[in-house]
Amino acid sequence: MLNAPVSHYLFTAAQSRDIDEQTINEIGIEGFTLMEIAGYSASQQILNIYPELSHGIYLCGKGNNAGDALVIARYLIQHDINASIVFLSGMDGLSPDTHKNFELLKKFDPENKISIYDSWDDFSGQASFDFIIDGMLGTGLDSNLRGDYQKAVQWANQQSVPVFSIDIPTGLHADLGEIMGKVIKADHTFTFGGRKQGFYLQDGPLHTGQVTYCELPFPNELKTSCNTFLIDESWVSEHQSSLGVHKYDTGVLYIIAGSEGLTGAAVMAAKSAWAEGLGAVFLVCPRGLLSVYEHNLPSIIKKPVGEQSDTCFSEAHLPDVRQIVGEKQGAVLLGPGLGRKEETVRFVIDFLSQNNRKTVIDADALWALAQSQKWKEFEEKQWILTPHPGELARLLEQDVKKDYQRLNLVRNFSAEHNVTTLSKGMPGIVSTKNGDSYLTNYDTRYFARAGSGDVLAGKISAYLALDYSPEYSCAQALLNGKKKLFTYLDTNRDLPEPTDFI
Ligand SMILES: NC(=O)C1=CN([C@@H]2O[C@H](COP(=O)(O)OP(=O)(O)OC[C@H]3O[C@@H](n4cnc5c(N)ncnc54)[C@H](O)[C@@H]3O)[C@@H](O)[C@H]2O)[C@H](O)CC1
Ligand SMILES: [K+]
Repeated sequence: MLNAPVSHYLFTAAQSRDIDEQTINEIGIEGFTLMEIAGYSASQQILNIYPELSHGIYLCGKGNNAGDALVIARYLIQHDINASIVFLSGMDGLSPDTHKNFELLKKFDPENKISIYDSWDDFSGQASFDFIIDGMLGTGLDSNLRGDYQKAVQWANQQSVPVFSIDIPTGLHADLGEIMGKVIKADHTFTFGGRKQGFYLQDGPLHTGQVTYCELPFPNELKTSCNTFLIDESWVSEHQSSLGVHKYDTGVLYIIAGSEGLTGAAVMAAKSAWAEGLGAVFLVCPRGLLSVYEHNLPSIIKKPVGEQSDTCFSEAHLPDVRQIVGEKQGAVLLGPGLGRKEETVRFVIDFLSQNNRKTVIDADALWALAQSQKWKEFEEKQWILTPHPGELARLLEQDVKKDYQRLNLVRNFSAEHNVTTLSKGMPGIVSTKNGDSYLTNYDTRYFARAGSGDVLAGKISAYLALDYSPEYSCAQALLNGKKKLFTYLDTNRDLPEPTDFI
């Protein structure tokens, strides 16, 4: 199981507002108190990251997002950091807590460290400042940015000082990650009570800068509606490979892969799985390809099926393949380089119709699934499907253009068909049978490339063979790929080869 800490829960705007409201109305912690904690914790983060600041521009709307910004200003002026406060919607309609904080702030300013502007026009690009606080809009954004908000965003994005967004970069849709007319490009986003899912979808990753989660006193019981989580290395701990007594105790994997012209895919997947320290990896292959594997895969046990003339899988191989896979407890990887011949498609579907093994279904096996609806009726499905964008579109029988749409479709698909799905893309999305989804914070489209996908499938199935849960197996394989990708990019300018991921 994967148990994300609350710091990695991803909320929609509606969920955030609900939790806010329930904490205020049912638990009895006042909104003013929440605002104080939010603003205080962001102010301390800012002082830590940039200890030398001297003058900030505070771009404020009229909602509670602006109130958070005013609390920050109050703490920072105590550190001799001046403030220019620009109210884009004027000072009259401020929300009650924001108004209260505005009054408080003025009392903290006997030395006139604060300048106040009651409209965008009133503020004429200040003399000198060294940071910008974006307190214009948070979860209250309800449409494309209006009027002066657009101008302020455009101006802020042209300044060469750090921009700190309060809760959400103004103009970013908290659920969809889409740009609402214009959006702040933040260097840091301090997000309160929970990360917002839009940070990791569509345009989100390019606009949040570094995201810092700031805790608010929301009871965890109020967060149980959350079903989207961020995968990262801070909490998905690397698996410990415990070497068993007998080699077959430490994970057995059967790989059913390869066809003439596509043996490389089988080789990559097998090497990748073997590198994770499994007890045994068996490569089931058409007999005509055996010599290729004898040459390339010395550590892997080959299990040829069929005749010397066979170079792809067909129904004729089913009895032998079933018998081989039935010999020892283990997982199955089905797909890399199988090819798309009709007899191979039939082989895949028939194999899956009577297969009770935990199985990763990748590449050409996904092609086979998309050719036939039969699999939807199969009862025993301990499957992980690993589609890249093209494969996903074929499985769903529709084009998927937006990340938010992809998140929902993959979530529903996985629940409806009782499978785990890893949808490659930016972000990678892992959805489980019970409707939970996990997003990566890095681009996994690289794994859609030939070769890299085979390596990823090898890793996922290796972890599955080591008896980890399907979602953990996917998350760990993705993080493993991320680590290797970033290590590689640290020292190289070009993109890594698939072998660099093994
Ligand atoms: N409620 C709490 O106790 C806490 C809230 N926190 C912070 O508050 C914001 C959410 O505040 P809210 O007042 O609901 O909304 P906003 O400040 O985002 O703004 C609403 C305000 O803006 C107008 N508006 C909406 N869309 C647009 C637009 N496209 N263009 C211009 N103006 C727009 C709308 O009419 C409203 O008047 C949350 O994000 C937190 O930052 C704290 O975290 C503490 C607890
Ligand atoms: K904001």
